[in-house]
Amino acid sequence: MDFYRYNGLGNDYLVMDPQKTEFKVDGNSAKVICDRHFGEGSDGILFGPLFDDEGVIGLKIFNPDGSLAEKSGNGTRIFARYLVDEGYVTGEKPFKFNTDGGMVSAHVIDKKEKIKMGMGQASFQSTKIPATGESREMVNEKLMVKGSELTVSCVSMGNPHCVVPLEDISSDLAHELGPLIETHPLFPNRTNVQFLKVLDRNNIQIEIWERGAGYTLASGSSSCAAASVAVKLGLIDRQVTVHMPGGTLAIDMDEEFNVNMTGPVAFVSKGYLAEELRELF
Ligand SMILES: N[C@@H](CCC[C@H](N)C(=O)O)C(=O)O
Repeated sequence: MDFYRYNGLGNDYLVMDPQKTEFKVDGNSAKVICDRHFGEGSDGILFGPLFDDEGVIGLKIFNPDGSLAEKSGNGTRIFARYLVDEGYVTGEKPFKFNTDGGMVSAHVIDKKEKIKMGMGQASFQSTKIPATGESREMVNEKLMVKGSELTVSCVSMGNPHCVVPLEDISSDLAHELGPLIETHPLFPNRTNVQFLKVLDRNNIQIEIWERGAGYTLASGSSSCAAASVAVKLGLIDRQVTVHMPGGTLAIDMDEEFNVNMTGPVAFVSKGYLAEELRELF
């Protein structure tokens, strides 16, 4: 089998397992495969499990533009389910695997409805995100975009995020400002962008522009980032439901900003890539 298609709240990924496909996915093939019109189409590729010398499971995450993502919330939840579905782990007790953005833990409570991921610690440090300029916590910074001054807060969940709290948010706004913030010179590795509206102390709403993927219906690491920023700004409690166009995720965090994310995963299909698609990479 070349791929297994899953989604988390409409954020869809192809798991490509080196044990089951002859492909070694790279940036070039990821771009061709993820193309919605000329390829199989997806918001990214989860290439794994990759085993190190100690047998620790690793995962490489590719964006549809071919770039590597250090971490993904929906991607790691999906991968956790895949590991259970294909018998790599029983899922009876919590397990861990490695991403380029650090170790994550998975607790498969119900593989369709409720997978809880320990996503690691949120950091507001500019050097970790990374962002240019002196080393600092990136909270309530001014950012000029398209002639307007935005107030943003930035956070690393292993991957970079820039959160823009606003009274009103929309998918149009995400399409308009998202790409400009993603590629702003402040962010040498580009950034994911979240437009955040606080609904009450336990509910927030976000619109997402993902680095290397564009507008998506949901993002797990974005949910963790937006909730962390809202907590840091004192706007919400440490347990919150994040509302996105694709559905909701539950986020909670401790005093040190160690963040958990809980949500569903859906299995859609599995299949093979055509010989003539392979000829394109
Ligand atoms: N959809 C993901 C985020 C995927 C990675 C992101 N595009 C990046 O480049 O960091 C999620 O659910 O977190």
